[in-house]
Amino acid sequence: MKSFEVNFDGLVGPTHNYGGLSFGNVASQSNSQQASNPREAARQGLAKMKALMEMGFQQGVLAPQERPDVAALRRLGFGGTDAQVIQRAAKEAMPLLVASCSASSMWVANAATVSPSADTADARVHFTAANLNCKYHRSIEHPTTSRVLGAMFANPQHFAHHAALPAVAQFGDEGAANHTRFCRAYGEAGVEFFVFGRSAFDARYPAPQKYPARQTLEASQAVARLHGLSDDGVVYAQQNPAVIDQGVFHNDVIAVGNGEVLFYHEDAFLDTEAMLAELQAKLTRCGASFKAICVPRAQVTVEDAVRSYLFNSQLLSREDGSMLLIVPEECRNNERVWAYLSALTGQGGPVAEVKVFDLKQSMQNGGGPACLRLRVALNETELAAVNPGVIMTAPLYDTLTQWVDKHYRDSLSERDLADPQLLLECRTALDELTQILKLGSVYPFQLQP
Ligand SMILES: NCCC[C@H](NC(=O)CCC(=O)O)C(=O)O
Repeated sequence: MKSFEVNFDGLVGPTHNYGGLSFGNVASQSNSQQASNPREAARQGLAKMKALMEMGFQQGVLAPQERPDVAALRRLGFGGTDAQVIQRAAKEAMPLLVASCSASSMWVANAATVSPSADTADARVHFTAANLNCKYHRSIEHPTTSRVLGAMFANPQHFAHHAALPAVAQFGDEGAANHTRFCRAYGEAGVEFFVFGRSAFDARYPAPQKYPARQTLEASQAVARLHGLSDDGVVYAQQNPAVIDQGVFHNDVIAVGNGEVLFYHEDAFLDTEAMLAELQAKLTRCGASFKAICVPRAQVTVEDAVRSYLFNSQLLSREDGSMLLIVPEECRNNERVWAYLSALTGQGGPVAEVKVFDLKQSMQNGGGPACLRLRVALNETELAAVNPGVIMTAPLYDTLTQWVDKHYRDSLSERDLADPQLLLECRTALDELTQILKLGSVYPFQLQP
């Protein structure tokens, strides 16, 4: 049976803004307080989806969330009408209003961890929504994420959904951004590679000193258990704490993998040799080979990687077996990174071509091409069971572009977030979106009696 990797991209929400909310994420911190352009952000994301679709890749779309999250503000004690909740929060606790307005659900690589049916004990595709417990503004995403994923992958014969892990730092889980799957073909059993930043219960593992390690070993292990993965089908690796302290807040800022290839920076991991040997051995057992492409620090520094998002790229398999790397514009603007990439494609290795996309609006909050997509490997039967409303087509692209142009503002700064009109705009837009994508009722405002 044919199998595919389907990239579901997060559609940027109408409240996209630069809140400076993510300590440890250099771009988020340094662009704080700048005015954003939600319309342009959404259009940049849609342009990438359309381009991939036109190149023949399977492409889907994942809906944004209701923001400001008035229900979250009510849980923090702000009362009255929706408008009063927002105005009180703006007056008494602006950082909480900003957090409740974040469009951070666009980075769907953090929405969930997904294991394809070829790897799981019950031969279903498993999803665990990420608790994103390290940052308040992201910790409020998972209930809606679960409803949206449930509406996209509804058939219980093929899809199993797990609730987010317990909402404590010891089980901090950031989803697919710290998870990579290697395989010979998407429909065959592969090896799932979980990268963690620290251990919550075992003091022998080192931890970063300056910035938080968002993913714990224990969270990754829990996800592997929930998904019914075999020991032979899993490899755990620790991120180098020194790179977390340089702004590598997720592993997908310093490594990307696909098929039989791992593309990574020399400083990305601890115990790299042992980890590579384990991946090699386990992949051999599945009948796959393994190729590691190490980018030496002498050519590209960790700082270059963090600034350019070289590794936050999409490594895609083409029909002819070669691979395409989708990188953000920032890679072309960095001399060392661009020189490396130019040489890489000329070497006759697996990466045959590099394509550049302008994703500046998302990049300024630390989200590159890889952050914007959730990969789901599906066979033909499973793909046919996905809600067809979320599969990208030329008409859907046109409809979504018109929808964005109709509902989104082209400038948003902090004081705009206090405008209760923004909530109404957002709800009107999302109500229409759930009809376009055929999701049913998934947002808090649609669920209220
Ligand atoms: N995978 C990329 C995630 C980027 C995301 N940025 C943010 O939430 C920034 C939001 C702000 O600062 O407005 C994060 O750090 O989790």
